[in-house]
Amino acid sequence: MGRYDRETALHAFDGQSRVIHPCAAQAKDDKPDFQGGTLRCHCHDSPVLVQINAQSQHNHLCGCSRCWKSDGALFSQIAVVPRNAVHVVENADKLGLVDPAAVIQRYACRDCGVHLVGRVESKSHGFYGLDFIHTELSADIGWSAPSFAAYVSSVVEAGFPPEQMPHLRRQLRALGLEPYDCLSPDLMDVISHHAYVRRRSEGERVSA
Ligand SMILES: N[C@@H](CCC(=O)N[C@@H](CSCO)C(=O)NCC(=O)O)C(=O)O
Repeated sequence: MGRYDRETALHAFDGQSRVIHPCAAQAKDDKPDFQGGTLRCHCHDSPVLVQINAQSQHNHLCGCSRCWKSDGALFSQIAVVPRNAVHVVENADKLGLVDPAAVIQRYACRDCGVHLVGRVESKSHGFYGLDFIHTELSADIGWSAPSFAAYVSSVVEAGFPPEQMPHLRRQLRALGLEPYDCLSPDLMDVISHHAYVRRRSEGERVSA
């Protein structure tokens, strides 16, 4: 996986998939019977290791400013797994909470800055029970491949030129990654249905 300077990549965007994400154009090697693997931060010495005992779900690229991105990439690559499938097995003491106010409680290695796990702690959120992970941190082969691109317009918040957005969206579609400016319709439906059930349970009279 190549490494490159993020600022240079932003300014020199030419639609190459490596700028979108280093893994975006790689072979899709999902294995139906894949049972998970180990995530490793970028530290050479004493890396944080996280064992994931499940296949990843809803793997996608994310353009938002909060998700961890590898150097030079416009997008992060992020997926969810059940929280009970996530076990920090080595150097847990190096993990720190990035933003205690965020819905997704992201834990990063204090030394290299890589995000290892993002946990949804709010029981009222549609994603409660799920942890966010970056499968690119694993050398294991068989994780589900990214299937869409989320928060695409958010890259403009990070300095991406708005006039290049049509080109960027074309490039994402060419990679088979439908671009959305929030999450995919399926995931937005999950969040919305959860909100409906919660509002009804709180006695609110809501109807479509
Ligand atoms: N424009 C904002 C968007 C931030 C945002 O809402 N990010 C999503 C990313 S989830 C993974 O795809 C989100 O749900 N965030 C919740 C949280 O971060 O706690 C920006 O770019 O910052």
